[in-house]
Amino acid sequence: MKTSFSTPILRRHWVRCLPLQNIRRISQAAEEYASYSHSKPVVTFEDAGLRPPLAKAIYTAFPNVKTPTEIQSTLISNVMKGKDIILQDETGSGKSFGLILALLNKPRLAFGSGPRDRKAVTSLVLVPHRDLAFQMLHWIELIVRASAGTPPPLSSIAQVLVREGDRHLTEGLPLVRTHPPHILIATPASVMEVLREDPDAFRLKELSTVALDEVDYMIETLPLNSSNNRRHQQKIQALEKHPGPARALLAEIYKDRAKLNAGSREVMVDAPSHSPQLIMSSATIRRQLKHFFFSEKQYLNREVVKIRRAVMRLHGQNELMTDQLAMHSVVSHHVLVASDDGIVNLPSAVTAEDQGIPRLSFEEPKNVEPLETFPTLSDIDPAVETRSIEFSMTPSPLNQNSLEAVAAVFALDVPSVALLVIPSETSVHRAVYDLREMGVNAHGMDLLVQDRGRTYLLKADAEPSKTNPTLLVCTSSSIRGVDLPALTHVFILGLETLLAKDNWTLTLDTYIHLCGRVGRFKKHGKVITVVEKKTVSGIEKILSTLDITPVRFNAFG
Ligand SMILES: Nc1ncnc2c1ncn2[C@@H]1O[C@H](COP(=O)(O)OP(=O)(O)OP(=O)(O)O)[C@@H](O)[C@H]1O
Repeated sequence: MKTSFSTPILRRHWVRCLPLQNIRRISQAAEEYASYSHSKPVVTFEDAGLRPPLAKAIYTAFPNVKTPTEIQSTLISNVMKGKDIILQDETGSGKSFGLILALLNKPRLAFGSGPRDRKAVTSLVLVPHRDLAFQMLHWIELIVRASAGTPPPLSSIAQVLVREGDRHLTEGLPLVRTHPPHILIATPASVMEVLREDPDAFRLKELSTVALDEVDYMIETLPLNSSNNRRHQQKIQALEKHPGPARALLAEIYKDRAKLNAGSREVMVDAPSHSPQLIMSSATIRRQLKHFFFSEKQYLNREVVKIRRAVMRLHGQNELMTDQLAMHSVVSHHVLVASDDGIVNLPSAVTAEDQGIPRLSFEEPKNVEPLETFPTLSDIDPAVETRSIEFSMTPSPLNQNSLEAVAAVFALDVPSVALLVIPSETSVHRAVYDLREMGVNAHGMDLLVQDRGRTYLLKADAEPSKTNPTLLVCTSSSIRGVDLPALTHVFILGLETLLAKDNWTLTLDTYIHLCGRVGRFKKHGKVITVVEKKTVSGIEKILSTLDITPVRFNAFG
């Protein structure tokens, strides 16, 4: 039965070489710095170009989403035109959400005609880690469920391909192969692994769109201003030798396009055929990344559409400039120094009143849920008991003074959900165990992989129970891009490992993205960095570069 949600089907008769005009069409749009000047003001998603049934389902699924932002409407119209796009806006401004809506709106690809037609994956969305993949799937699930008529199965619209605990990646493969989804959300490593095992799992060349969300996190690039330095040269060689899965995947998908862009299109009559629309998105897209896409690899040319707003203009260590819009004014930054002597504020911190910051007030949670809707730790991970015994017998590698500072602020200040970010190489299980021993209701981010956890944490219109606030623990490598609507506080531990010595912009970008988990869509938030005495200068340098004045926590000296 045809439902009002089902995507229209674009039939493509597969030919090895499309005519040259089609090749041109792929990258034809004149370079367009989004001016947002629409002939008719965009007030609805329908005006922006979404099909009415899809727009209706969005309004039903997300009551807080009423109109598209300017960025989103520009994105949607350019996605529909098939243009390559660079999308850059501050964290929490709706880039990933807008991207998913635009891709849902694309016509579904099918090859051949009649009963023998074969559906194909229309869009491949590449994300840096599984939690972001599940978040996107959750958004799509809500929209599909809210669609009129009999909603199509979620798996026909979207599937996720990521590593998930002990489950072997190829377990999800038969479904991708026999019932390709409209949108496949995956990490680059998973795609590479799956295609190594089964090159026909899905056909990269048939994709209509490849979107890289948090692109700068997936593609490592080096600063451009130290190219003569010997160490830098060694790093370039190392990157060429071990390019990482995202680079390797792009090389596979876009090898023909790179040749095409490098040569003259006019003379390449036998030019290779199709290459998917390429979209990349992040709050922090540096010059070095653009250099990679344009000059080094020739994946993009000057015809790409750049959609940008409120972007940090950081061009390298010597020419740092900040754009005050890039760090949210609705976020206050706090630094606590934890040691055996106790917990104190950074000496340079000012009071909120001195800084002219209005007292941050967090809305009372609506729709308080019964506690039992929250999965318990052992529901999620049956190994928790065994690990607890092991942890109780071994000293913790984590700095207990810092954890105690987190526990104290959590108890004093957090209304419902806070996030604790620990360094990538640190055990989340251990941190959860230590915090629970301190009486904190701590959970690992594994919650997002569970249906119940997702429903609970990713709700846009309801906030989890205030009676038992939750501290989610994750590492800095698994939090990029994640949107937790009820989140009010971000704690950062282990800053010294974030201070990339010879890549200062990387340090700043990491801090910007961690802070960007709060202050989303103009909601208030606090970032509390807990440091040891030896790291005080590191956080001071980050804050002064970003033109941020730290604010005192009145409870501490
Ligand atoms: N048009 C809209 N109206 C209201 N809320 C919106 C709209 N678009 C997105 N949102 C909400 O804004 C939040 C942030 O969205 P999203 O994760 O897409 O931001 P982002 O720009 O990708 O952030 P990051 O750079 O951190 O990845 C989500 O909770 C989403 O529901």
